[in-house]
Amino acid sequence: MTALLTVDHVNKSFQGVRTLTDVTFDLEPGRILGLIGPNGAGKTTMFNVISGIYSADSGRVLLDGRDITNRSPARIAGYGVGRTFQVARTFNDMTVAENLRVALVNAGLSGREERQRIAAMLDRVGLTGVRDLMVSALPDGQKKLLEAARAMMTSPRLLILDEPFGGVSAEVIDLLISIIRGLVREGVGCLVISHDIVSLPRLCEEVLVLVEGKVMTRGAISEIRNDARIVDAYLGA
Ligand SMILES: Nc1ncnc2c1ncn2[C@@H]1O[C@H](COP(=O)(O)OP(=O)(O)OP(=O)(O)O)[C@@H](O)[C@H]1O
Repeated sequence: MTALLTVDHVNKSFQGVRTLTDVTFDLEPGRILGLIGPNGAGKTTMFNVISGIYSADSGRVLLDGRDITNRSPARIAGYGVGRTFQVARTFNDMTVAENLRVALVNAGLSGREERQRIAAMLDRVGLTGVRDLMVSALPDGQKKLLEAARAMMTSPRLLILDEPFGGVSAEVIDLLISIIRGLVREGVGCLVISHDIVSLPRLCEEVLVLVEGKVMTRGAISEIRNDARIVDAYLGA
C-alpha cells in the first residue's frame, strides 16, 4: 500500500542550528500516530515542514506518493492536509460560523452547499448554539475545537493536530477523540503532538519519539508508557 504520508530524510536548520536531522517515517491511511518528545525536540517544526509553513533544507515530504515538499501552505491544504496549532489560530473578530466558512473559500461550493456543510460541522462538534457568537467570546478550549472543525471542513485525507487537548475540558476532549476516531475509521490519517499522557493513549496506539530533532524510536504506546525514562522525560512535561 502506498503510504498516505512519507517523510523522507528531512533536515532543517535555523541559523545553522540543526532542528531536524534526517527525520524519516511514514503513515498509512486510517492510522493515528502520536508524536512525542521533550520541549524543543522539533515536533512543531516537523508539522510546519509537512504543512509548508517552513521549507525543508533537504529531504522530501510525499502525500499519497506525490511530492509536496516546500509547496505553499495553501497548495498543501488543497492537496488534503488539514492542521491545527498549539495555540488556536482562530479569527477572533469573526463569528464561529464565519470561521468555518473561511476554510471553504477555494472549495468551489454554492452558497447553499456551504451553508449545509457549515451547519453539519457545527452540529458534529456541538457548536450550533454559538454559531453567531464572535470567537473572541469563546473559552480557549472551544477555540481549539473550532480550529479542529475548521481543519476538517474540507474533508482532509491527513489531519495534523498540535496539542489538541491542551487547555480543553474533559468533555471537549471526549468529543474530539470520538470525532477524530470516526474520521480515521473512514480512512483519514492523523498525526498528533501531545504531552497529555492520559488522553493520547485513548486516541492512538502508536507513537514516534523525537529527541533533539532525531527519531529516537517508534512503537506501541503501551510499551513506551512502560519505559519510565521516556514517560518522565517526554510525556510528563
Ligand atoms: N522560526 C524559527 N526560527 C528559529 N528557530 C526556530 C524556529 N522555529 C523553531 N525553532 C527552533 O527549533 C527548535 C525546535 O522547536 P519546536 O517548536 O519544533 O519544538 P517542539 O518539539 O514542538 O517543542 P514544544 O514541545 O515546546 O512545542 C527550538 O530550539 C526552536 O527554538
